[in-house]
Amino acid sequence: MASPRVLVLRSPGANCDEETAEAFRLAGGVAQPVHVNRLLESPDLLADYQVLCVPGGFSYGDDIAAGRVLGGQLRRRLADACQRFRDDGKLVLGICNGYQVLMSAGLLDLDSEGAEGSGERSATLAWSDRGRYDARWVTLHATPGECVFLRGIDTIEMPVAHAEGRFAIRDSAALDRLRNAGQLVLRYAEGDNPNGSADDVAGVCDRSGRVLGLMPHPERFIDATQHPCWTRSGLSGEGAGLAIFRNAVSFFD
Ligand SMILES: NC(=O)CC[C@H](N)C(=O)O
Repeated sequence: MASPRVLVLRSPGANCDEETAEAFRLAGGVAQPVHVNRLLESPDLLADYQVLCVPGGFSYGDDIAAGRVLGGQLRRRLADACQRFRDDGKLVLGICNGYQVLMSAGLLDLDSEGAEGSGERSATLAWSDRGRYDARWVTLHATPGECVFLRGIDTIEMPVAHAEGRFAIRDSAALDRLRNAGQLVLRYAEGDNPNGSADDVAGVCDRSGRVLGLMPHPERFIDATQHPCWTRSGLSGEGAGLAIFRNAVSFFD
């Protein structure tokens, strides 16, 4: 198949759209930043793409809560287009603020037990238990299962940069349910949990494995020189984060 087309969703306050589009391009995709207002005018535009990516930043100024306003637009005004996109077997990626957006939009299959489709979620992304914005590199472990984006990845380093990224879950039964469904696909390494996330969860996928939300920023590690220890560690060439974009692109081979 020809290179997949990637819609990188812009919105007021998004600030990682160009870097994310560039990461998809380096991975072989045809990536275009598209403002959410264009999609609201013409929801059918989404059908022209194979990947929807919601990038990091501060959409709508993190007003109410991070990701809440843009997530509400996806849930209320673009629901049919998003549903068709998922039903067509396409891919959705949310990075940091994008993860917050996917969570708010209800695109990650995190509904409470017996409440499917009600919008009553068993999990959310809350303020860091440090009570502040933190930017640093972390080590992560992946258990990809069905998750397309994390195929072949075991341990990976990436930077995090957020305030509202603490994975909070209703209770241990809900956590077990997500774990058993194979949705808890990315975890902070022991002792490297930057925000107090339950069960060290750094990223979650939906039950199909084609929708992923993650707090760390893979687009900030597409070249070895972005790593803070690249000289001491002798790193060269591409950064490990590029694998996530390559996995998305090669899904359509
Ligand atoms: N880097 C980002 O995407 C920022 C995430 C979000 N606005 C927060 O601080 O929680």
